[in-house]
Amino acid sequence: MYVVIEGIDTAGKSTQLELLKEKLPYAIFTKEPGGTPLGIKLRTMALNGEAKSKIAEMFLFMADRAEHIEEVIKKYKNDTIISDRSMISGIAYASALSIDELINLNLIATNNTLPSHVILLELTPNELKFRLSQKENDSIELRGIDYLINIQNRMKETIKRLNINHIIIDASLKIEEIEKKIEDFINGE
Ligand SMILES: Nc1ncnc2c1ncn2[C@@H]1O[C@H](COP(=O)(O)OP(=O)(O)O)[C@@H](O)[C@H]1O
Ligand SMILES: Cc1cn([C@H]2C[C@H](O)[C@@H](COP(=O)(O)OP(=O)(O)O)O2)c(=O)[nH]c1=O
Repeated sequence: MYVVIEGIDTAGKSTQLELLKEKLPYAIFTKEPGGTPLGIKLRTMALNGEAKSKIAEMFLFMADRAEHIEEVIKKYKNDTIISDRSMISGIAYASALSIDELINLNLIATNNTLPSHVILLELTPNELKFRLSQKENDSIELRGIDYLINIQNRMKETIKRLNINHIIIDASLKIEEIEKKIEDFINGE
């Protein structure tokens, strides 16, 4: 089972992952970017905003993804893998290209490996604004509310086009309510 938790910055992914770690101690927890030794270096480059070219930035994330698929997802394919982000973020954040072009590129990076379960935590613009105001923001988060809401729409569109098994959860629900929905989804209920 290859489960991914998706959502724009501050949607609540880390919060839910911490709860899942307690509940599923046998599962493999991983993330993009930065789930492998090479990925840790690529993550620093990508998040520091070192690339001037948007396309170069996209390829940094895509190199991270290719390594992650090979070194983590395929290696542990018989286990329960739970990943913080996936190609869905890759496609949604790389907004310089069309979703169709990005799907093709990402299927090369992932060797056609798709998640079996996608959990998308969805924020309203107001809740996003509040949560961003509560933290120190990195170079991507500094791009603002409209930018991130557009990315969230692209995430929903990408999930639709890839036709993957998914659940969209209102990220403003109580932490425990979200936790229960995720648990039921993973258990196939
Ligand atoms: N369901 C929720 N309701 C209210 N606040 C939440 C909820 N889930 C997470 N938060 C808060 O929102 C902020 C961002 O959450 P986090 O889990 O770090 O998001 P992400 O990993 O998606 O960036 C944190 O301050 C966290 O405590
Ligand atoms: C996977 C991926 C993430 N991103 C962005 C989304 C996030 O802003 C950032 C990854 O950060 P993340 O690890 O989710 O953030 P944090 O450490 O702040 O919780 O990179 C892309 O732009 N493209 C991608 O392909």
